[in-house]
Amino acid sequence: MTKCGYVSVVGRPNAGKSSLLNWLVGEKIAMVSHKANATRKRANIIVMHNDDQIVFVDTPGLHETEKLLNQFMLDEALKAIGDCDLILFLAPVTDKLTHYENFLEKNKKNTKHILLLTKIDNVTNSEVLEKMREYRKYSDKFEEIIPVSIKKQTTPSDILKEVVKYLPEHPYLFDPEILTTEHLRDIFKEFIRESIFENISDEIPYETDVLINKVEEKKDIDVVKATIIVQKGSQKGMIIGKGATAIKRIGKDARIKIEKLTGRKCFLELFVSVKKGWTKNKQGLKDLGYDVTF
Ligand SMILES: Nc1nc2c(ncn2[C@@H]2O[C@H](COP(=O)(O)OP(=O)(O)OP(=O)(O)O)[C@@H](O)[C@H]2O)c(=O)[nH]1
Repeated sequence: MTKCGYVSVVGRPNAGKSSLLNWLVGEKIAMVSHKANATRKRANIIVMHNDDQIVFVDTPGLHETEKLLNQFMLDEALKAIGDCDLILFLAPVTDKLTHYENFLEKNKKNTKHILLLTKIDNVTNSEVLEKMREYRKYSDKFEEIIPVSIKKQTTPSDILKEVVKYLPEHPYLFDPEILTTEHLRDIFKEFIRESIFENISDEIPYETDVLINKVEEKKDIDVVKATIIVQKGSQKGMIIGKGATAIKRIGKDARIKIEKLTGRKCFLELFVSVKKGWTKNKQGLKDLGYDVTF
């Protein structure tokens, strides 16, 4: 009998969740960004390990803040914790134990979890060992503690083989040929958001979102039209840039990512639109496709 189950990847913003998922999948699907809160919506990412199937649920960083959007993120993360078979809790090796302790408090259903000490390439081996010693006082809480680096020392199968140990025997939940259940549109949207994060500094990227207006598959090219939504007129100017240089760069970077994924040529047309206060407004979130249930 095969093993198959849901695994949530949780941790504070910037803990390395998206990077880990990309590394485990071996293809660029989840979004990676250098800035916090880049991962907003839940995405299922399916990874086969030998004959077993792991369905990873990408969750936003576990943290509290006042903005409605951030409240939404937290709810999503907690929802994911509720329904899964296993949690991978990512704790950057240089972090204090407080994030993990908060997580233990929130994990009311006591879902089994593996503690991954991430980014161990940033510190010495003895620092890793010291941190593992600190976590030992919670050894009755976690199934395992595994030091990990996506840059060196560990390989994806080191992690995957531990993960499947804790999954139930179950037929596949997804056709193994499909890499992600997210629609292509959602992936395009994430690519554009990622390019905004990569090209625009300051706080602006946090206050923007992307709406895919149209995806048209023509004979030898995909035509994608999308709108970047900002909160203020001044932000619109920043996104467009002097002589439209910024928006051109964003468009080019996103187009390259899309073409790499689909293996087809893409014509990407970007628009910018101002929508005041969308992060604070439930209808605004719904209009952008967030499934707001609270
Ligand atoms: N040195 C090192 N850096 C890493 C490692 N894993 C991730 N990073 C870096 O950590 C930063 C944050 O990684 P992300 O994967 O975006 O983090 P995240 O937890 O998904 O962040 P949010 O989406 O904001 O919740 C990026 O700059 C990564 O390159 C690692 O193993 N070693």
